[in-house]
Amino acid sequence: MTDGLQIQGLVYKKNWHTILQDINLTVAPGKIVGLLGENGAGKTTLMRLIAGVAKANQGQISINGATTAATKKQAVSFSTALDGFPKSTVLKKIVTFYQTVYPDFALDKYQELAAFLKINNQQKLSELSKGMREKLVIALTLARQTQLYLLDEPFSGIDSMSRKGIIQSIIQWKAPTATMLISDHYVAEIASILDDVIIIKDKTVYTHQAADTIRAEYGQSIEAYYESAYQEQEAIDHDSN
Ligand SMILES: Nc1ncnc2c1ncn2[C@@H]1O[C@H](COP(=O)(O)OP(=O)(O)OP(=O)(O)O)[C@@H](O)[C@H]1O
Repeated sequence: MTDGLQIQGLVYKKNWHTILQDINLTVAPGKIVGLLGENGAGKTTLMRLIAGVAKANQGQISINGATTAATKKQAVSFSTALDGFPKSTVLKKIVTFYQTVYPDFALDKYQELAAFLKINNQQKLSELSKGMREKLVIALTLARQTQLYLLDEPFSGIDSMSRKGIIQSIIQWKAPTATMLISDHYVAEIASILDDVIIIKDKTVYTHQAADTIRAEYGQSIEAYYESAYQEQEAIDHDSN
């Protein structure tokens, strides 16, 4: 069995347009990985492909050796928009649904997360602010006991104080061997917890580096490294005009 996340030769097209091409990645077990890229780069699409929600036109994805849709579903916990639930659904009903659908859902872990995030399970979905809804998504996603967590822009509506607290606590909410991919535009804020950084640009993996390598070898913060990856292209475009 191959451990961690392995992606080989992944191609995804939508309506004849290539969204992602030639994606090759190997992420070792236990890593917290920042998936970075500008709007429309393809971060959500890549997560949907890894989770098996979207189907690739070409290529292979393996999560701890799981390659079929059914086995991958058990191996990955993907943050959800909760759009399938009626607005009037009380949160405790959603928790019950998760317990039923996912045998790996740990109620005690959910309750611990819900207490930390100040989630009131008696409330209805419609009563939640954007930030509270995101907190609920984080709690539901991390309460599953899986080998891979995919968090797609989990903090965009969460106030900065809560965000800092969640980011610093996230490491304790996953098993040491579990891998976590986080897409986020608050690069500076998540930088301190990242082991690896993946930048998606020009429809593919522009770079995959260890965070320590970026700091030591390139002498840059993660944020500066990320920005320079995009500014490089702007400089080339500017010169060729
Ligand atoms: N259903 C769809 N039909 C056609 N094109 C789509 C569809 N969904 C996404 N795309 C395109 O795929 C590309 C990647 O989108 P994606 O949502 O994965 O980007 P992203 O990096 O997550 O962006 P953001 O940071 O804005 O969330 C974009 O060009 C987008 O327009």
